Amino acid sequence: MLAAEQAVFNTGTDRFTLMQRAGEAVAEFVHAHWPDGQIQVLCGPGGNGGDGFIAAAALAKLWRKVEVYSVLPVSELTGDTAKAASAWEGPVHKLEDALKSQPELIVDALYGAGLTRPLEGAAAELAQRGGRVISVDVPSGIDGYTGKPLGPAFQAEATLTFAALRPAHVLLPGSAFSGVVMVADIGVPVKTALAENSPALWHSQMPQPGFGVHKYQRGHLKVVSGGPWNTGAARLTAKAGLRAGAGLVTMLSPPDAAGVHAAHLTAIMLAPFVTPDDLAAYAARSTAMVIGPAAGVTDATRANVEAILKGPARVVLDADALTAFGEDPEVLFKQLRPTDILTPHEGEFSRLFGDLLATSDNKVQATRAAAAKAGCVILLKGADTVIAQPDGNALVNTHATRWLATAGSGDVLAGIIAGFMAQGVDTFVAAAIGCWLHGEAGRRVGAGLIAEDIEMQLPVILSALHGELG
Ligand SMILES: NC(=O)C1=CN([C@@H]2O[C@H](COP(=O)(O)OP(=O)(O)OC[C@H]3O[C@@H](n4cnc5c(N)ncnc54)[C@H](OP(=O)(O)O)[C@@H]3O)[C@@H](O)[C@H]2O)[C@@H](O)CC1
Ligand SMILES: Nc1ncnc2c1ncn2[C@@H]1O[C@H](COP(=O)(O)OP(=O)(O)O)[C@@H](O)[C@H]1O
Ligand SMILES: [K+]
Repeated sequence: MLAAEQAVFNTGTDRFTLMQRAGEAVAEFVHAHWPDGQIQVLCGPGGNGGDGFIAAAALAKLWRKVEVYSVLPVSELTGDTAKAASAWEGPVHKLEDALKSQPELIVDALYGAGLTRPLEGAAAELAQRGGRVISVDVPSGIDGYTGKPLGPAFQAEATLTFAALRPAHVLLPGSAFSGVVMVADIGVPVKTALAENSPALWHSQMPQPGFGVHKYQRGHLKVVSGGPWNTGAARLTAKAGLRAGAGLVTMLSPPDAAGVHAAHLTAIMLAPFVTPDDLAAYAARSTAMVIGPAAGVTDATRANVEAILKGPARVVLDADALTAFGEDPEVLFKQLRPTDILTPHEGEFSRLFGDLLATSDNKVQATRAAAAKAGCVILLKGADTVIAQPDGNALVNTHATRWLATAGSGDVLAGIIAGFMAQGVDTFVAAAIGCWLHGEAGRRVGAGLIAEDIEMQLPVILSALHGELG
């Protein structure tokens, strides 16, 4: 972002011009979505406040009833903010006076990218007052880079930011404080690599089986099962992969677990494996594989992973397949390809990447660094899930529900992703599709959800996404 802004400044566009565009965009946004009511514009001492003064002036031109409250007296404002304040012709009240009335709408232009410490005094009280708040750039009180509140913070109904999303708009808890986020184009061309997951990003890349398609053209997914006492997780994965559209799914089972699977599986095929070489042979004839759900944290799992990674199939490594390399993650990283994916939760992530999450500025940076280190796609699960590629391309999925925090839910996610990979979808895209579908399914079920319910929701969601396909 900073580099992009510098590039614009290098073309001769000054910062005040960008501030004017930003402030005018705020006014347009507010007026279009909240066409009635009296507005309090709260202005800070820096660039965010400058946007606020410009917005106030533009709203007044639209005959809106506007009152302006400022952290600093106008005489103490400097630079572009002082210039912006001169665009506002009405009175400028002290910030604390804003507490004396409850307006119909509040424009929070106190602090944005420059927030360095917790809100105090009137700003902190205003943050806690409630009301309908539209925040400029970032809700004041939230660190735009980490998404964390530094102290009291405004709870916005909507946030208008400029040029590109900031981490705070997509990472929790910042995304929850931001409300609906809109990005205004102010002429800063950002080659953004951060996005919020939504069907608009990948709808056109969903596999569309042609009229005369046969099952072998829809990919063959193979899922590695744990032993006889640990078969359920792999079944959740396999069923989800089949629902996601893989043409065939085979459960690869140790012989002593085959009877348990046989009693449960119908559309899913069953085949035995004993040695890593057996798995390598299966991998040679499949388009995608999953290993990890209840596979066991053992040397055998390590050897099985290594055998599979030698073959052409793209691989989803989850759960025990990750933990099995906890003592020597570099061994795993050396064998991963950019088309493979690791799907850790935070515990598994720390087993492979140590304190990377704790020492990174935010979860997006941590996941990006992990992807670069491992050399493959990483999906870091949680209430906000981050998906990143080794080149830094990343997105955040908040389309989920707390009811997904239940045993086996991650196994289902691995299966959905693998189901799309089996159909030839790019790994990063498959992860984005899988994560969104998983979240949507969870939202549709809601309270009482168990992992088995997730795949049952997929036909109706997929049919809606495919629309006209009969
Ligand atoms: N860059 C661009 O091209 C564009 C940027 N734009 C806009 O500019 C915004 C960034 O502007 P900015 O950098 O001036 O920071 P901003 O958030 O206004 O705050 C800085 C001031 O606040 C102060 N301060 C900080 N925390 C505080 C606290 N808790 N309590 C009290 N004071 C506190 C801090 O003081 P200091 O910490 O230095 O003592 C400093 O005086 C950005 O979010 C966007 O809205 C648009 O115009 C489009 C083009
Ligand atoms: N509070 C939450 N809000 C939204 N999604 C959640 C929440 N907690 C967990 N999830 C999602 O549920 C899944 C849980 O996966 P995981 O922890 O691997 O479970 P399991 O190991 O039991 O399969 C992940 O996709 C995660 O993102
Ligand atoms: K703000």
